[in-house]
Amino acid sequence: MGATKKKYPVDAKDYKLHEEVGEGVSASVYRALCVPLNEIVAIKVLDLERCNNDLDGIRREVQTMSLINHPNLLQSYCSFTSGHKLWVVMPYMSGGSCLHIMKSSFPDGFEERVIATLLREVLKALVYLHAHGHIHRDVKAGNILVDFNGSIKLADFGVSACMFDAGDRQRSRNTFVGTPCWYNLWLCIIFFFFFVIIGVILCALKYITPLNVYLRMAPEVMQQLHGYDFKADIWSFGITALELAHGHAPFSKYPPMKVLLMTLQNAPPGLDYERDKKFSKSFKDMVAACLVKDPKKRPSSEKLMKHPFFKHAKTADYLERSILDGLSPLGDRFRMLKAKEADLLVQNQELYGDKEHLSQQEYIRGISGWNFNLEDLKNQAALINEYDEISTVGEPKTSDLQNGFSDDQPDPKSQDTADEIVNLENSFPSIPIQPLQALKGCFDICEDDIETDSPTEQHPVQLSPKASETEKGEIKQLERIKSLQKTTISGPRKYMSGSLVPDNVISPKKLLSNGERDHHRLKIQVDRSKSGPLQYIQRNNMANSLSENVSEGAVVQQKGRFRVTEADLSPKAPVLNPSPTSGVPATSLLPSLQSILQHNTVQREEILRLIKFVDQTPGSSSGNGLERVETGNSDFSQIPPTPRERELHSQVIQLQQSIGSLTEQLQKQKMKNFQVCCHSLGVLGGVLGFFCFLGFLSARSLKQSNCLTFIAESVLAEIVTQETLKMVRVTSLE
Ligand SMILES: Nc1ncnc2c1ncn2[C@@H]1O[C@H](COP(=O)(O)OP(=O)(O)OP(=O)(O)O)[C@@H](O)[C@H]1O
Repeated sequence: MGATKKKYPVDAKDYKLHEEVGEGVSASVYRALCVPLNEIVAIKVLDLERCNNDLDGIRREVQTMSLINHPNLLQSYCSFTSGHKLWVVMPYMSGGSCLHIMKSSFPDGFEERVIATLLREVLKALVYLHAHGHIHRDVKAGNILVDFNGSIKLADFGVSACMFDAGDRQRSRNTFVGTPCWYNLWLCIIFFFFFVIIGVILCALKYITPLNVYLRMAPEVMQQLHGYDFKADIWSFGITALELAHGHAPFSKYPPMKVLLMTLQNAPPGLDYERDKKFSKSFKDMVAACLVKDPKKRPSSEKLMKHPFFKHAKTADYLERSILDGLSPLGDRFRMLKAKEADLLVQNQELYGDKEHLSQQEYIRGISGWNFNLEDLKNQAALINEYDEISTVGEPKTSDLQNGFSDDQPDPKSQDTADEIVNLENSFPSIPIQPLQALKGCFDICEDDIETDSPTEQHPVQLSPKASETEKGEIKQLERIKSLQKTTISGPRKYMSGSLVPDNVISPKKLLSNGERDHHRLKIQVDRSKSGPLQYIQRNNMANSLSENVSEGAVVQQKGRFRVTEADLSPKAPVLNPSPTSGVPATSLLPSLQSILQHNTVQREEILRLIKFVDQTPGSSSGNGLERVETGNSDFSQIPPTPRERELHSQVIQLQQSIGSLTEQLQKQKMKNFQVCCHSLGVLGGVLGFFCFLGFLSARSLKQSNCLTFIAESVLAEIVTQETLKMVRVTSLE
């Protein structure tokens, strides 16, 4: 009492913040020294920017908090703002919260007598609050603070709701601050009579049906709201009892929305007769009495106080001895717990992602979500589906479990892709690449070449009757490779980047003349300075030009924009020097060369399409190395456009047309605006002129009237003068 009469300064400069001793959703609590009073206090620093409520609302709540006067309620000494932070100065409770004590020393909860002692003190606070028309709405172990001497205070009164409550809960909460029941009653009576009068009038007018609905609903809804909110604290009280008994709130490992659903659907949680054998029957009964879903059936705080369970309660000394003994300073404990929680969070996030993080946060927040505000629950339940989808990521669905699947499984599409990758990986070792490796000495064979599929079925390798058994075997092997690759490798990949051509590779280019060789070398050097795809385009193109050079023949087929020559289809080898430069017989190279030539055909088509595309891109006309490729290959102007190109072209034309018409419209509109402007200016000018004329007239008339007055006055003066003279003359004659 004496402490509350002290004048606590309301300036941040008068307080020296020490270590952090607690953390809430949007507030941090510090141990601090009140310098002028030389007293240790606790300061709760609220970030108002993270708060839904307005500053006045919070201030009002904090003021209410400062007016409360009960030994079991944490009073605030004073509060003030510092920047965008609100500082609430309170007594320092060196034992910290029950949640902190449990986490550091009693992870499995307290023993029954401790719980009874703690809960009795909390219930005393609730009785006081309810009797004064207040509800706490945040009863939880984290808000039961213990002082050095074992005295208990219920904290976070009033302010907590603003930190994570919004909408209906906040509104309904505000309704009950002060003496809400009386306001509600009067409002109810006024509305009742208002509707009765309207009803009577409408009854007379035979409009009775719709109004009856409203007349029945309104009092019922009000009654329910009123009955509900007071009992919410009793529910939370029951949950806190379970929290203190087990070390954690029921369902604390689930995400908040799941808890809400479980609360609505499942039977209320309670002390298990089997698992919680160590607890007395009276404790179990007390918890069961609090955790009744129907708020009307829950006892009031006053009635609950008479429950036999609280007969087990002991004194503050008992608490000091049993739970505070050997505890390290609050700041150290808090730091350790925070570090532990952060570790746990990281671990959980690694394991389960954000879902567990949410659960953890909810657990840190405690059981403030435990209430039965129907509107609140309805609103939250409306979000459940959406939330559930997010929150159950990583958790197997029941149905999925039944089917042997979990949520983690990707959809069939991605599964296919995954299978493809697995198949691909598995297929690699099984591909005998020796034949192609054997070709490395003669050709630029990169990994992509190996991976590329070729139209084997369309152009089967024709074997000369003279081919030896080894050759046949090699060809068969090669075909096997191709068929394997076809089943495992998807299309686009094969057109991506390729490897660089090593200088020392003996390639067909080496079989060309010196001049040509130099030219090709130059090309290769240019190629190396470019990125993968382009390089590959050029490289393949080079190969194609080579094949064209060496196997130019009559066009037998026009495939889109590119021709298939006899040489492409011919089983004959390109003009090759059969000299054993590579040490491999030329006949064995033949089928391989054939297949390379064929897959180049497919690639060439793709390359030409890409070149065309690049060519159409603005700013890519010259100097990019593609010109050479283009000119070296074919005349693109003669290539008929693809349907897509035609479609794009027509779209461009349409767009150009619409731009033209829009420009025209804009011009017209501008013209119109100009005309309207002129018109309105004209009208305005006319009106102004008219008024000027009027003014002029009035001024003139004024002037005229002035003149007339002047004249009249002069005439009058003249007359008066004349008359006076006459009179003077008459008088002098007499
Ligand atoms: N006066 C105090 N003395 C010592 N510790 C305190 C005091 N007030 C609060 N704490 C500690 O700080 C923690 C957070 O405080 P508080 O509950 O008021 O913040 P909050 O933002 O409202 O948190 P929440 O909304 O999660 O309840 C408490 O759990 C408690 O451990």
